[in-house]
Amino acid sequence: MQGENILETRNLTKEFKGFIAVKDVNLQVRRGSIHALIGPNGAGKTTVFNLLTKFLIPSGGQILFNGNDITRVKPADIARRGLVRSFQISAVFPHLTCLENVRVALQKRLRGDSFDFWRSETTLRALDGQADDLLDQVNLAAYRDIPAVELPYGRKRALEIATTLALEPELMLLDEPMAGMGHEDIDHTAALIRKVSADRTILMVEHNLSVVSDLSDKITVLRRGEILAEGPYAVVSKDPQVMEAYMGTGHA
Ligand SMILES: Nc1ncnc2c1ncn2[C@@H]1O[C@H](COP(=O)(O)OP(=O)(O)OP(=O)(O)O)[C@@H](O)[C@H]1O
Repeated sequence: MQGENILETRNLTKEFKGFIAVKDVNLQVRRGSIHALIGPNGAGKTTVFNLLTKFLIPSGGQILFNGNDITRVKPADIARRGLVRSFQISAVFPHLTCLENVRVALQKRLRGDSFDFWRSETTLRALDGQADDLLDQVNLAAYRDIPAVELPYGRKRALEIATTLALEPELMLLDEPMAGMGHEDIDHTAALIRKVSADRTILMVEHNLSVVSDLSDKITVLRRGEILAEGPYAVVSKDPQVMEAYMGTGHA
């Protein structure tokens, strides 16, 4: 039976040479929700993401995904289990077209971690239908044959989301999806995140609090590596400790 929480951390801790960047973090991410991880600069958000995806080895604590302890699972196995992090723009190959980028991601899912560029044209063509569906989902059908490098900024982010969706994530980790975007791109990307959240769980680190308030079912606020507050936006935004943590950060 699948539990209510798709992801849990228990006393997750990361120490860098005596400096504790993440301390006893107990996260509970509810299946099907949009969950935001926020906090002032240096709060430990990126470190938590790096721990969840095994970029970093925890100094202590446990990570449970779908009830299974994945604390010692190798990074390459994490995506196969359904936990996929959407990287920032660099994950997209600039000189491949949108279709080719999504096709590479589909190949990655089918063939494991080894990118295998030397498949026959026939094998690759067989993935075109699926790739087109994914491009359609993120409203990139019209950009299908355009190299990624030529896409406007917001569309690149949509392509990145399509390549993540190709891996069929059950839990999608989004790393500052609105970083560097103007208003219009933010609106489109927020709508896209809401759309793709329909049949999966999303955990995102995001500095734009208006987006966070708009999209999130639950928010966890980190400060100096520890959970300061948790709950829906209406609750955490009124928390005096949260207000204090954000004072003077420009994100208030
Ligand atoms: N590899 C490392 N070695 C030493 N200290 C590190 C390392 N990675 C992160 N830290 C420290 O851990 C703390 C948390 O950093 P982290 O990047 O996780 O914060 P963040 O909440 O993501 O911040 P931001 O919003 O600025 O991205 C910071 O003080 C940072 O300097």
